[in-house]
Amino acid sequence: MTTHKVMLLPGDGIGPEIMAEVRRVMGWIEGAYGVSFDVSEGLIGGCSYEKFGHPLTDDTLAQAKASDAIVMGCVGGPQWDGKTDYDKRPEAGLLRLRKDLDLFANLRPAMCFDALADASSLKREYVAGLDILFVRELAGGVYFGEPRGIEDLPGGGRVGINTQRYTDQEIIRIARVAFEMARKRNGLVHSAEKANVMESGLLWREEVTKLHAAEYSDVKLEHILADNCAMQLVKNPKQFDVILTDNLFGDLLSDAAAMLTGSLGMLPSASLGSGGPGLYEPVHGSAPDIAGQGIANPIAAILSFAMALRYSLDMGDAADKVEAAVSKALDSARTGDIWADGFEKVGTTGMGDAILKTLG
Ligand SMILES: NC(=O)C1=CN([C@@H]2O[C@H](COP(=O)(O)OP(=O)(O)OC[C@H]3O[C@@H](n4cnc5c(N)ncnc54)[C@H](O)[C@@H]3O)[C@@H](O)[C@H]2O)C=CC1
Ligand SMILES: CC(C)CC(=O)C(=O)O
Ligand SMILES: [Mg+2]
Repeated sequence: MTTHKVMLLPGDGIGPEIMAEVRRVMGWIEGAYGVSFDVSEGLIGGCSYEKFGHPLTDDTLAQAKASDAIVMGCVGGPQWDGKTDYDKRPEAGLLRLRKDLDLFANLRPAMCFDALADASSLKREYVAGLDILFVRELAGGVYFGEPRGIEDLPGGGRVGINTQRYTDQEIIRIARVAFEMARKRNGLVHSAEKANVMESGLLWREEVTKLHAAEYSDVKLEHILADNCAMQLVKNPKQFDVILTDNLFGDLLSDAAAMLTGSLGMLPSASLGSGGPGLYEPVHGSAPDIAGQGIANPIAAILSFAMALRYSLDMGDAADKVEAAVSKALDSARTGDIWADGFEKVGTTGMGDAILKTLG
C-alpha cells in the first residue's frame, strides 16, 4: 500500500476547526483509494509562540521538510497584534516556512462554482464560469526584502522601512510557472506590476517580456499595472486566465478575487518550490471574528488538500473527485458566508458532512 507522509499544521483561530474536516476527507480518501496517510501534526503561528516562544520551531520545520506534503490552516489573531517584534509574530512562522522550503510559486485558483454564481457581490453574468489562476511569487519581494524595521530619526520621529527587491532570476522562475500553467489552460498571461513607478516593476516587465519572446511566444502576454488589474477584476473578471504577479500584489489581488467566487472561505492555494514538499493552505486568515463558533467554511481548506493530492501526491483523480463533491454539496448545504434562501444553513462540521455524503 502506498503511504504518503502528510504534515498538518492547523494553526490559530478557525484553523483547527477547518482542519478537522480535512482530516475526515483524508480518511475517506484512504478507504476509497487504498492509500495510507502517515499524518503528523505540529504547531505554527500564535499557538507555537505560546508553547515554545517561537511561531515555528526548528523541529517542526524539519518535520515539515521530511514530509510529502504540508497542509496548513491559518495563523494569527488579535492577541498577538501588539507584537512589534516581527520575528515572533504568528505570521512570521508562515513566512519562515515558505522561505525555508523555497516555495516560490503560489498558485491561487479563483473559480466560481456554478452553485455560487449568485453568492458573489457581483452580478451572476460577471462571475458565472469564472476561472482565474493567480501565480504569485511567494519567496521574495517586500515581505522579505532588507533593510526592514522601524528606526528613530536623528531629528526626532520614526521611520518604518520595508524593501521591495526582486532579482532577474526570481522573476524568471515564477514567470516560467505562469507561462507553463497558461499553456495547459487558455493560453493567456496578464503580468501585473507597477513598472510606471517602481524599478522592481520595470525589471519584472523586462524579464517577463524577454522570457516570453525567447520561449513562450505561443502564449498571449499582456502587461497590466497592478492598480488597473484590481479595477479590471471587478469590472470584467472573465477577461483573465492566468495573472502573474509579485508577493504583495498577489496577496491583495487574490483576496479581492475571493469575493468573485462568493467568499474568502472558498479559495485554496498551493505553494510549490523546486522539488521538496508543497505547502497547501487556504487563502484566508484565522478569522478571529468567527473562531470557536463552529461556523467557518472548511471548503478552502478541503480544496487546498485536493491541490495537495494533485500536485504533491500524484492523486489527480482523487483531487477531481473531492472538487466535484464540493461542487455538488453546494447544491444543498451552505455555511453562513455563502448562505442564501432555499439552502440548508450548516456549520463547519455540517459542510464536511455534506461533502462526505456526496463522496459516498
Ligand atoms: N495565511 C494565513 O494564515 C493568513 C493569516 N492572516 C491573519 O489572520 C488574522 C485575521 O485577519 P483578517 O484580516 O481578519 O482576515 P481573515 O481572512 O482572517 O478574515 C477576513 C474575513 O473573512 C472571513 N472569513 C475568512 N475565512 C473564512 C472562512 N473559512 N469561513 C467564513 N468566513 C471566513 C472572516 O470571518 C472575516 O470576516 C490576522 O492575524 C492576519 O494576520 C491573514 C491572512 C492570511
Ligand atoms: C504571511 C501571510 C499572513 C500573508 C498573507 O496574507 C497571505 O499570504 O495570504
Ligand atoms: Mg493574504
